[in-house]
Amino acid sequence: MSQPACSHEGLISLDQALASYASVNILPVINIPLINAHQHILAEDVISPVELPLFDQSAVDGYALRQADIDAGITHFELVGEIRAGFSQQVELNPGQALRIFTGGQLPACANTVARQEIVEREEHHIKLMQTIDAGTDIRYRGEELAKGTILARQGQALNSGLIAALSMAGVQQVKVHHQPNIAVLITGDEVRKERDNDAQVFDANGPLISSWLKERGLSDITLQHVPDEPEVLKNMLNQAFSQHDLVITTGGVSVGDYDLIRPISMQLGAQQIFWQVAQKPGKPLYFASYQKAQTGQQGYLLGLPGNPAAVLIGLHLHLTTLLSCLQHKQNAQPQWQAGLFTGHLNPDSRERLLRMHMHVSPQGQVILKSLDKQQSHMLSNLASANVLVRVPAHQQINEHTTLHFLPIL
Ligand SMILES: Nc1nc2c(c(=O)[nH]1)N[C@H]1C(S)=C(S)[C@@H](COP(=O)(O)OP(=O)(O)OC[C@H]3O[C@@H](n4cnc5c(N)ncnc54)[C@H](O)[C@@H]3O)O[C@H]1N2
Ligand code: MOO
Repeated sequence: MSQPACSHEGLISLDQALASYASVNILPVINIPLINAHQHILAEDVISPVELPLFDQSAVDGYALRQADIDAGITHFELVGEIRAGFSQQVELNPGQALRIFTGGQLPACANTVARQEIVEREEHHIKLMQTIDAGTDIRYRGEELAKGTILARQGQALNSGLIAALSMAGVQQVKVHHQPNIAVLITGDEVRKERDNDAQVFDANGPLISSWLKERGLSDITLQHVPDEPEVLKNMLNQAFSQHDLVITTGGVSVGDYDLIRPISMQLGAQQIFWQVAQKPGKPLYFASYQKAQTGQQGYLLGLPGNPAAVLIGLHLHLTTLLSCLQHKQNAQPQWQAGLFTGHLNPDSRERLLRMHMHVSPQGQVILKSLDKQQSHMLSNLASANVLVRVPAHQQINEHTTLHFLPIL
């Protein structure tokens, strides 16, 4: 979706910032057991090694019969055996004979229809068919869902639980996926504390926000540390983070204050700025840079998020999501905006805004976006009601029923 060019000198637009993540180096491909691949991104199409279903089988608990007997008017059958799911057996049926069969049981070649037990009266070793059935009733045929060689999943898809089940059902045991980045999170700010010991300190929001956000997305190779605003300490910790990690995320210290040290120190350590300052609200001072990992010489990336917690929230849902998608070559890596009708009024602002709102679908099927209070970048209390981030173009008066674009934030 294109947006008007940004009027803030030196700032890049949100769309330009998001587009720039497409130039990152894609992480290596690894071959891992399917069961460990939850939320990894597939590096190649997955082809089914088998046809599904694997064999002709009964869809119900009932009786396997020969259609020729039914066509000949036979209604009483002698039971000559039993077929349970998971047991393969060679059997033959003579005219007037039937087999007890259970759901998922392999249909023998001699039978070609199944009577579910609800339409049968049973007496010891005999059954009486109470209604006629067609050939092929309640049978799941071999290969009816898919042929061997069918594409089960595409390169760039994320392996969610459903897809893992679909691949597992076709006997896929190993998959080629992109390595997930190992991530160092550095929470800066002398004032940020778990326990406050003076009244100028704040409780940490960004550490818990980032660590739980990453966990929700299946990223587990994470280290999180708090860093004081002391140049030498920050330099050491950033240097260590750069040496071992594919991705370093920092919060705070990227604005223009005397203690905003992330940019200058990262550059002293050899990082190359890709951009700094985005025409978005909140989160304007966002910083993106690349560095060489000392251990391997590979490229790593630094996402410097502004300290205000709402700026971090936007940084995660828009910037980090897009960056992670690009690093792992995910399909549709750019945000997939959806449209809804805004209720309320918003005055123009010089920066493009990302507002937390509540989205619901009306009984008439309209997607309705309702504005929430407490939108400033140091406030998070409206997250109990917000389920979307809505982008509001700069310099525009937004009136009732304006169409706006949003992303879910759940
Ligand atoms: N003269 C200017 N000042 C500021 C500008 C500017 O353009 N000119 N930009 C403002 C904007 S916009 C933002 S956003 C902030 C971002 O600044 P920093 O990234 O340097 O962040 P800090 O100053 O370190 O912190 C900002 C704010 O957030 C609180 N904070 C920080 N970390 C946490 C945490 N882990 N949990 C909870 N709260 C946290 C911190 O105490 C500050 O109140 O700069 C503006 N200033
Ligand atoms: O960009 Mo800041 O987050 O507006 O306060």
